[in-house]
Amino acid sequence: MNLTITDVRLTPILVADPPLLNTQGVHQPYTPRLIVEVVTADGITGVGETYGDAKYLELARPFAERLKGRQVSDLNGLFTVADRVAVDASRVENAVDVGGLRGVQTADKLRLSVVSGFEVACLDALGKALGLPVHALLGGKVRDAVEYSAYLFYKWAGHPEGVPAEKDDWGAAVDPAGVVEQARRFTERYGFTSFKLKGGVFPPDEEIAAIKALAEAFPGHPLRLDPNGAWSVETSVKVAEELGEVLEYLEDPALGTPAMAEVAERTGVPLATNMCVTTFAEIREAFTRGAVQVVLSDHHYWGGLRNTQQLAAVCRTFGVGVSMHSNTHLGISLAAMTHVAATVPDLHHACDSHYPWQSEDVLTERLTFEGGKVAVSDTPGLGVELDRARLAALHQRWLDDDGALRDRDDAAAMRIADPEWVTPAMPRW
Ligand SMILES: O=C([O-])C(=O)C[C@H](O)[C@@H](O)C(=O)[O-]
Ligand SMILES: [Mg+2]
Repeated sequence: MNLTITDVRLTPILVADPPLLNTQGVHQPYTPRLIVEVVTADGITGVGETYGDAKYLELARPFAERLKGRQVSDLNGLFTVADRVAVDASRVENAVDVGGLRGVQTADKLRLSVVSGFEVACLDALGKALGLPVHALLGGKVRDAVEYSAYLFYKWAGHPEGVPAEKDDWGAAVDPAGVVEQARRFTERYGFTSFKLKGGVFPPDEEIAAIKALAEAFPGHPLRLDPNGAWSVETSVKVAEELGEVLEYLEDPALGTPAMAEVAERTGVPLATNMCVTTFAEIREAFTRGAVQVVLSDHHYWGGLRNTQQLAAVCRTFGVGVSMHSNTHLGISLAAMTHVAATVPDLHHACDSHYPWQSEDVLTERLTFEGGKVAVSDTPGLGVELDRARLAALHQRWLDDDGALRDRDDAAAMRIADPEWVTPAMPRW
């Protein structure tokens, strides 16, 4: 068996995305992703997926060049290779990721976001070569299916008039009734039993009303609300008082560890985060101050599946829960998330996934949710197969774009509907 990497292919693509609202603005009609392929001397191809914006592409290219001749089994070596790839200082000047939706932006976090796509591709290739599923390479699954939650968004029925976009059949959701209707569709289509609402879009009272409407429509089901840090401590405390009884947890109500610690102390409502703890360096302060009770890992920016397992171990040590965050992603990443989640013993919360919002994929067969769960594949590697024609078509869309969509910009998308829109100063309420 020859595990030497002889070729690496990087394919940036644009995938359709519905008009989902968040505190920064609205999703653009197409969003970038990067598909990574590593090919071994034996002709085995492994696939991975990560963010596709320019700042990731410009690291992925020199990184890929350095992989040829290395072994797909040398996963630790990926981090050494990444350390040698220079990050342009201007990329980390603003110090926040995606307008602030994913916490700090550091050179290391950028590197890790690239490493993760390659790590998954190497694990896929290694698993195929050895005849083992990725979860076996990670130590073995402790469950046969991984539970996901319905990721509810306020949304418009369609992207603004005249903007080239794919249509979706979810309809609008801009009030409590619309949110409950969307939740019903999620349960009908996928069987989800827990619900997360992306908040920070409307004044808190409207979002409180939406959660109360969900609690009434789905009594006893786990509910979460995530305004991406859009509230002050006082507002967060007020929302926690109103919703404490029905929430499984409140996600990133306020920005930063000190504010989160104060909300946690004053309310006792469990707080989850994918914003104030997004790197290992942020763990110590957040955990010792009791600022978060659940860390939402994201293998893309934590540096891959094995780093996610390490994060889970640190969380376990501190008695902090762990679950998973999600941004727009395709089936390769859902498969990767499912493999690693299957190996984490104390996963007590359903994971987030944007996948139901993605009508397009690069796989021959989409992954499916049964009863809100994705079955853990025992097929060698990730258990997915690339559809080359789809990949080429979505890459062509990326090639045809004039650059406007190659970097995610939710505020720019909002300005098309509302020319006066500026990224809101935080806290917004
Ligand atoms: O849980 C979260 O904070 C997210 O998923 C952040 C994302 O960027 C989400 O807000 C989105 O895609 O609009
Ligand atoms: Mg969040």
